[in-house]
Amino acid sequence: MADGGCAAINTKIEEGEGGYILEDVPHLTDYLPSLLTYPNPLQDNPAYSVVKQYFVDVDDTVAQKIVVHKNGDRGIHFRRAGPRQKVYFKSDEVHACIVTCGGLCPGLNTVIREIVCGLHYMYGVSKIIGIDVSHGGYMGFYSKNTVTLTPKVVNDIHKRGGTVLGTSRGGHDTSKIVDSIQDRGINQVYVIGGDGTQKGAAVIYEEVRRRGLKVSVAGIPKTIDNDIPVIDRSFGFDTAVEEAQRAINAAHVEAESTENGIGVVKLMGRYSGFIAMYATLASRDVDCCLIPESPFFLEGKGGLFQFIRKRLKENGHMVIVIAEGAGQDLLTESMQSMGQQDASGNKQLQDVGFWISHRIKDHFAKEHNMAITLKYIDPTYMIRAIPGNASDNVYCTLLAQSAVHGAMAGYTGFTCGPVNGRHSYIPFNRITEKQNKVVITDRMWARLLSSTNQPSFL
Ligand SMILES: Nc1ncnc2c1ncn2[C@@H]1O[C@H](COP(=O)(O)OP(=O)(O)OP(=O)(O)O)[C@@H](O)[C@H]1O
Ligand SMILES: O=P(O)(O)OC[C@H]1O[C@](O)(CO)[C@@H](O)[C@@H]1O
Ligand SMILES: [Mg+2]
Repeated sequence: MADGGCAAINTKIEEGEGGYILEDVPHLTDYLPSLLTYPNPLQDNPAYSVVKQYFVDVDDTVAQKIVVHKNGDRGIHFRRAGPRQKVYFKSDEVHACIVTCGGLCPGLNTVIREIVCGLHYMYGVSKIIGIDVSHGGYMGFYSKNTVTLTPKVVNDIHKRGGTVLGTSRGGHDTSKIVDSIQDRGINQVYVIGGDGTQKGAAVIYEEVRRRGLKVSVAGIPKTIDNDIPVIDRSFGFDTAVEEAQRAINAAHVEAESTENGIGVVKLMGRYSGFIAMYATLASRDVDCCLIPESPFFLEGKGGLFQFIRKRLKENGHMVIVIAEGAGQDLLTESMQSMGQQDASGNKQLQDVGFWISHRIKDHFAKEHNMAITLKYIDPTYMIRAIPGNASDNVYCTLLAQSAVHGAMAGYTGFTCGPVNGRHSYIPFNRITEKQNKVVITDRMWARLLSSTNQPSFL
């Protein structure tokens, strides 16, 4: 598993005027100092010849803090993503592989497609393989088959949900994976996955460096949960929030069509409640949004049951959106806690949607002066097993091209992603050090509370 060692190898700090700090990413020449460089083939590419300043300046960096004070420190910056004047791989030298890990996410196939097309059309690379379909994910590295990826093969995969390469959880065996990379002569590894996957990519990078291999390891952050820090948001999140509207709308129609109707919708979000929060804000038909970051309770003064009674009296119906990771502490009190984990070590959740629906029905069944009608909708996998929407598809294209430009320029040990809208290369340790969570003392959560008028349960 990734450990402090990752941070040690990964840390390249440069300081400048006014409290400027560059958290740089590793480069192949950090441990292979005499690598040759080649002119970037993009300079002869007609599509890009029109662009005046196409190559990113080597000193371009992106500020993590954009709300600043006149005399305040400039703070942390990351290396800006994009094509460099010089590359460290000749086109026919590149042997790239792509692997997808963890849960499905809208736009996964778009990232695959755009890595293949970017390598092929921008850099003239023709040797690209996908890590094994039958054993997707990290396990695929040490199974036998791989799939050859060409622009023709991937042409329309962005219109399909899921991943054409398959995915998996668990099975990360660093030395077996790097053996496979070495044996196959792979020298660029594109790892598409969430927080767990990026931890896996970090230890692969460390082992590659330890062996002194000329292999660029590039991470592309992926998860519908948006639980990855530093980047503005994870791809697929926008599509998931948009798709969740259908379930919330159905719950609202069911609820408003009967007296004391309650619609309950459970959305994904194992540790972070971003999908539930943004879907609630987008819908405006939700009366209560429950997320893992904001504890709540059912009984007594200020509890959920009291709020439901009040809302039904005022409005005759209501909608509750609950993230699947919310209320798990309450379940473990009342149900046999499974306490199990999935193959990657993520906690296995109990079905909080079913539990809370049962508890609400049970509570009001005993209250003879208020009969309710509750409909429970669980769209869980429907919001992620779909293609990316237009916005996510464009975002996936930029992510994929950032990764390709970075690897070709010899950067390694990085996750690419937008920081304040500018694509950057972020050291693995900054991505893996914590999970992005909803901050319930932030103004965005206050906006939610004021839109639902739910109790803060604090
Ligand atoms: N600390 C770690 N070190 C090495 N490999 C890891 C680590 N954590 C997770 N992995 C591997 O990364 C892969 C994906 O991890 P996981 O199943 O947690 O999904 P994820 O990447 O977090 O994506 P999502 O959150 O969208 O499901 C798995 O194969 C898992 O074994
Ligand atoms: O794909 P699995 O193993 O069913 O896990 C589902 C989990 O994956 C995610 O979709 C992404 O981490 C979570 O929102 C959800 O809890
Ligand atoms: Mg994860």
